[in-house]
Amino acid sequence: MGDRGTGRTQRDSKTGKKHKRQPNQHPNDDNNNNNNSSNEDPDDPNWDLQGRPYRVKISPIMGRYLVAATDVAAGDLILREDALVAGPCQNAKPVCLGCLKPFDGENYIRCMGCQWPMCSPACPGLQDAKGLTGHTDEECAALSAAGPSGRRVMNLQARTPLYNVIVPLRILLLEKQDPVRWKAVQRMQSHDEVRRKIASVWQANQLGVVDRIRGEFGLQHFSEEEIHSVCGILEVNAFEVGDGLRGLYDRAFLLAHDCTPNTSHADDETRALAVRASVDIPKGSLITLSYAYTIQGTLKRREHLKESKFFDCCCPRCSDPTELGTMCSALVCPRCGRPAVLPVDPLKADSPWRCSAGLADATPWPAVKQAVKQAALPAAPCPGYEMPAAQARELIDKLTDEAEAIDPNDVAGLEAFVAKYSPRLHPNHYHLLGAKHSLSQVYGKVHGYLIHQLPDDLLERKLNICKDILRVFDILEPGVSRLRGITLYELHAPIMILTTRHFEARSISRKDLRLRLREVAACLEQAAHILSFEPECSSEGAMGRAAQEALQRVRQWQ
Ligand SMILES: C[S@@+](CC[C@H](N)C(=O)[O-])C[C@H]1O[C@@H](n2cnc3c(N)ncnc32)[C@H](O)[C@@H]1O
Repeated sequence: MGDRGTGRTQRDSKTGKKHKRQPNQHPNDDNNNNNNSSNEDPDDPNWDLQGRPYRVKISPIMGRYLVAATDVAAGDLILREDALVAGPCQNAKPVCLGCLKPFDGENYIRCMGCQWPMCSPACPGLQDAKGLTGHTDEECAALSAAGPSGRRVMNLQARTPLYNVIVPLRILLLEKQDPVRWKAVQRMQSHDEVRRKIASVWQANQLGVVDRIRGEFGLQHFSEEEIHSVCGILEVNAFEVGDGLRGLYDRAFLLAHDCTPNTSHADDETRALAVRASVDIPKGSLITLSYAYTIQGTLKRREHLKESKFFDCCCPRCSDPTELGTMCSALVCPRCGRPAVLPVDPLKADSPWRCSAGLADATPWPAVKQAVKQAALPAAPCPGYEMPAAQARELIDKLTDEAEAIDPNDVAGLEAFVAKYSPRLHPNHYHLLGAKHSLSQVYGKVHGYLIHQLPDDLLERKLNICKDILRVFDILEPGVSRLRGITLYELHAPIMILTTRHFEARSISRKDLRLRLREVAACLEQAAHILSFEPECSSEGAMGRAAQEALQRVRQWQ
């Protein structure tokens, strides 16, 4: 968020003069002025903002975005809303078009009209297509206009592009079914002009959605243009929800992106979405979420944002080669052996990478200066090492392919990856973080590594991994974030078991026991608090309850 970027200046493109950023101003928030409302969205009357903790503003770069209308505290609910429309993601496994749940074995029926598979005749999404996220009569008619198209869905366990049409069709049908929702969806950006020029994107939609709706289903009254636009609206604005689903939301789509977001969000079984502040958000500051995976390096995040959201991210994290001091893209220098090879200009994909000894003096970000100092990179400059952008990209792509090929439950495979690349990457490199993140969860959970069977050295390993990754998550997804909640829960278990074992073996004193139980309680307390915001029905919600119960037990022992 902008509060990391204070003090930077930026050239005004019209006057050529330099102006100082307002405190809490985002680098892309060109128009922001915390004290006036001149850049408030003229579309505002469409949104009832009375009593809401946010305002809608507008800037030439970001379009509309939300700012805090008041000081918002970490954990506070910013908005909660039902989906305007929801359905399967691209290339999803078949789901029931009524309740959107995957099929369980052979238990299914076919809709009498369109023949698409459904979970049962009593499916609530068939009886009452409330929220238009279920299978309505209009949808059934559209899917059977040129014959019952659902017959093509044969294997209920295999991913299929057939479901790619469902959400676009649901949106198109809104125009007649529910003009209010239709208007709400039409307020969203589709970036048609940009997308049209990207042949792969346009062509995939043409074949997978447009031709199917107009050709196979015979729904010629929907023009090619409007179907492409709906595809764009989905690509730019949809949230991934549930298990392999996507949904559009009337307000949440307005949240601007930041690679270190200040909110987290969760959806429940009804696909209602809740957005909460993950850290304190001062009045006037941008309210943000991340459209990209936060445990990814700048090169890949920016690439994803450009290719799927069609903008160049210039957030404080992207602008800083050290990624806020985390060094999570840094490579080991083959000349001086220090993990300090970073892109010279991370905002340019063709920037060379250079060994950054002495970077602490060069970086404009005070927080980064401090973090780099804490990382204690020796002051002596590297004799000089530079890597062309293409070589850095090649290495990152190779790492990505290797990391993606590992089964996230394969302890040996993950450890082999960490051992192979630790000599070449900074310990916080995002590929090592990703592998360690998986290890933090599978140690204690998978066959052969169940928590009470783990020997002390593997419990220590789990403990150290959790602490290592938490230090980075504290910077990249601070506060009330799911990533931190889960990791804190994972951390309590090895500390607890090691403490019990050591106390029983009389290798620690009562005083040490008390200290360690205090550490366990602190982890559980934070985990229970963070995960209490997760929906009850989710695995994270269950983990939150388990943390609360474990906390009570630890308090009794204390
Ligand atoms: C989900 S929409 C957000 C609402 C959008 N601003 C609007 O007015 O409809 C995503 C789009 O907003 C813009 N956007 C969001 N965050 C941005 C950022 N940090 N920098 C630049 N553009 C951003 C991009 O155009 C992106 O494709």
